[in-house]
Amino acid sequence: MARLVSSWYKNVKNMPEEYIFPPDKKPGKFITACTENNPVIDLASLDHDPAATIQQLTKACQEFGFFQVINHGVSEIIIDDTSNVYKEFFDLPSEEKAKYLSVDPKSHCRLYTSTYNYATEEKHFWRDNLTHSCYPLEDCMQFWPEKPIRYKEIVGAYSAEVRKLVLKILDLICDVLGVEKGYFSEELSGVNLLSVNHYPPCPDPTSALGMHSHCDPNLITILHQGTIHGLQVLKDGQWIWAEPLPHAFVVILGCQMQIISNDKFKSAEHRVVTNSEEARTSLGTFVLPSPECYVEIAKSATKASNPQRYKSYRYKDFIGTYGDKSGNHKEVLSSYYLP
Ligand SMILES: O=C(O)CCC(=O)C(=O)O
Ligand SMILES: [Fe+2]
Repeated sequence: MARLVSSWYKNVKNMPEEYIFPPDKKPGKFITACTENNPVIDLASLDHDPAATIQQLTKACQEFGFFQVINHGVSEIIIDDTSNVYKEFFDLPSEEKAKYLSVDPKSHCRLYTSTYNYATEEKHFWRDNLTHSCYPLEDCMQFWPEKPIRYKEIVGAYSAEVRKLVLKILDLICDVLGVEKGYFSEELSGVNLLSVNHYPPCPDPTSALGMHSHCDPNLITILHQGTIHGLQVLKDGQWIWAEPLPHAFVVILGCQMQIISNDKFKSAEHRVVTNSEEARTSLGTFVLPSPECYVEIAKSATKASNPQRYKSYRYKDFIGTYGDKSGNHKEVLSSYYLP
């Protein structure tokens, strides 16, 4: 099993060759990205100007494929406590973290470095990841790490609050899409995974990547990224920063949202760059359909001038295709296009 970057990075001064990406993939000077205004949705404004908020959200879903939310109702104390628990987790001695090492995507709690394909991939990503289910809590908490000792209490509280936010955001998207509220709240969002990425300081951020350019295969991702730059989104052919806003959540539309909306919305293509100063830890809640869930385009998203573009499928088949095509989202989406 490959060793976690968080366990050895302090002992290296120069970039190991296996982390140096070729010129066409490495961030190089684009490490600085562009500071284009990010769409920021103030959920408090829903009370006094819902129409304007829905309009902002519509533009964000159509043009950016992501947005940030503020005044979202998740307690800042719980967010800070959770971030601290994960800092402590990745600082635990290697022997403690070794208990959770696994590259089996079926394992209930898996800690790994780079990707599940570490053994066969040409280059590695400068990240460690811990993933486990976070909904329903009573079914999954037994599989969570035992250390730090506050883990279950804090991460449990965080997961419960984020699930409420997930449902709130999905219901707002229902308004944008013209479907009834609750459309996404059962099987289409039946699985929630907490996926925590930890990117230790990196000796050469221009050569390395925390994560390659990708679209999330799921429905939506609700990400807390803290205060350190790292996440970039491709907008009109340019990398822009998802600006770290204190205590905000970044909401990334996944491939399922693009398909269900019949391409009205776009799924944001994004990547993560590293920095040499500080470790960055992002808390991602991946919201995805249950494996057997049948995914189809919302009726409200089709009309005579814009007929149904994709075939319907079971989510588990989509994920199989995503894996077979190594996450190349353009190829994956086009394999579901109707002729
Ligand atoms: O760490 C981040 O900011 C984003 C991570 C991400 O894109 C992912 O886990 O799919
Ligand atoms: Fe992602």
